[in-house]
Amino acid sequence: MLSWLSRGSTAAKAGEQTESTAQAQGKPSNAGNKTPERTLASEPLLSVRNVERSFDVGSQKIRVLKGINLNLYPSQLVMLRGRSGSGKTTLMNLMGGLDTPTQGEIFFKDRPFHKWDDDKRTEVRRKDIGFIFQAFALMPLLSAYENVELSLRMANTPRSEWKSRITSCLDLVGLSKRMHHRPFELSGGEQQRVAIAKALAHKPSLILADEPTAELDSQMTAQIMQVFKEVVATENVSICMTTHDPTIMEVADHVYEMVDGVFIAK
Ligand SMILES: Nc1ncnc2c1ncn2[C@@H]1O[C@H](COP(=O)(O)OP(=O)(O)OP(=O)(O)O)[C@@H](O)[C@H]1O
Repeated sequence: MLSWLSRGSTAAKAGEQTESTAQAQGKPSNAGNKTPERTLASEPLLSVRNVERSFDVGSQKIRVLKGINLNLYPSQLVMLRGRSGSGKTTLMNLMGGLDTPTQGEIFFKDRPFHKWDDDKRTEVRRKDIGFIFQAFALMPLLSAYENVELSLRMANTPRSEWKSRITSCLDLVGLSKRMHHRPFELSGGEQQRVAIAKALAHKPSLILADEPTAELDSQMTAQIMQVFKEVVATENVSICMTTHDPTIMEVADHVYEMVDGVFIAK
């Protein structure tokens, strides 16, 4: 398991990095890493720079994020770990363009989310980001197949591509035999696998998963983490997930430990 301080890092230019600065930025290391095909020169998919987020509550200002720096690279599985209230969901909302920072910059594929209005961010979200939630968020009356189809409709994927894409996504998560089941006919782990297929179907570059294993027992959690590993290895997508669970950390390429709105070294 790797976990380290990334505070104060800024996105350095490709090709100008040492191994240690790369590590400090959450960049895949070539030394003993799990994906040796990655190079140190790859550009970040998502770059969070000196980000702060405060909320006004009554007459008070609550500082939730206090200077976050994070680089997420293509085909990485990254975890945000921290106690309840430390700011993980607030950060994920910013990374997914659901919210904007009070200060700092967020670039997704070089697009400045911190400057863009909600319409522009929504457009990017629909096409290039997938979301997975703790409580699965499936439509209860639709089958697994139809739930996955929904995300292709939302992304305006041509109808002619639907069938093969839905089938291959459900196959990837091990549910080809359950594709006509509705959520209530599936276990919690199976429902979450449908949610993964749904998040993946429109071929996003980034999947954000907020506590995707929180409702699952240890066996189902292990299955989900195995699916995440496969997805990252085969689908050209990065996954950033939040978790409280210390038992799944070794699966991650990088773990950020968050305490009270900052990343700390562990
Ligand atoms: N819209 C908001 N208005 C005011 N305070 C907020 C808002 N959103 C989040 N907060 C506060 O920010 C802090 C961090 O919340 P956040 O949900 O990001 O934590 P978390 O680490 O994801 O927690 P958990 O693990 O319980 O989901 C909390 O104290 C929360 O009350």
